[in-house]
Amino acid sequence: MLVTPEELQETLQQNGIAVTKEQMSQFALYASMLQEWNQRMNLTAIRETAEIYEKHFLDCALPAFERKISGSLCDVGAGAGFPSLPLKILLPDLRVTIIEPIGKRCQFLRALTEALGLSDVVIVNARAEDYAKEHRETFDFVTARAVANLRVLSELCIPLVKIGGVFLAMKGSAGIEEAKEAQRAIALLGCAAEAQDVRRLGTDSLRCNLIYRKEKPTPKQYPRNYAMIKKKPL
Ligand SMILES: C[S@@+](CC[C@H](N)C(=O)[O-])C[C@H]1O[C@@H](n2cnc3c(N)ncnc32)[C@H](O)[C@@H]1O
Repeated sequence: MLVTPEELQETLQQNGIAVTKEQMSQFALYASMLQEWNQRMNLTAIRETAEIYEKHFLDCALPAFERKISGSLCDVGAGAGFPSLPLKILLPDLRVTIIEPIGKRCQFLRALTEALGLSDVVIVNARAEDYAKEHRETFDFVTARAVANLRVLSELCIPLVKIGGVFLAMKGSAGIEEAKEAQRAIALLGCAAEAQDVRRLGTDSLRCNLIYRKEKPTPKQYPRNYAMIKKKPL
């Protein structure tokens, strides 16, 4: 299944996401800029328009089918803006921060957000582990798609999530297995599994979005830090 702009609009509307003509024009401009810039730099292996609508735009919108996404969202390793910028087009009030270490991709993202007229989008040319040193527990949502194995990804993303916030890892068919392997590491980082949204996108690709919620740390989870806090003289 490849998706036309009309099919994208229809699927979004069937899933409770209203889309205006203006938002559809933003998607059209996004697709054409992606294709144009992709001739000069390596942004994506997905080049055909119908594939871009299916594997980038529709795929990135899927998390919003299942839950309300609002407040601040940090997209770790967004590349050409996925999943955060399709979400931002659909949810204009979302405050987006993109962390992307490749300078040329940041150049594209800056040109794209300006052309789309998107406000409240901050693009940071850095690695997530460096950015996290100064921005711990800052965001309501932290997302990542196709960046790293879940274990590594958890270490990059979870420090950025607010207590009570959500870590959303967008995975393919390997997601369920990765979730089992990373379960303990994720718990040690303070997150509890909340849901696994599994969907078939098109005929062959299985999408598995893993959702974790960051909990208030307990003395049991952080015994060493807790002991230090308790011993600190007043
Ligand atoms: C395969 S691309 C995926 C891009 C996009 N998320 C998508 O789904 O199309 C992986 C991206 O992660 C970025 N990346 C790799 N390591 C990173 C790190 N430590 N912190 C932030 N981004 C990272 C890369 O620069 C690259 O743009």
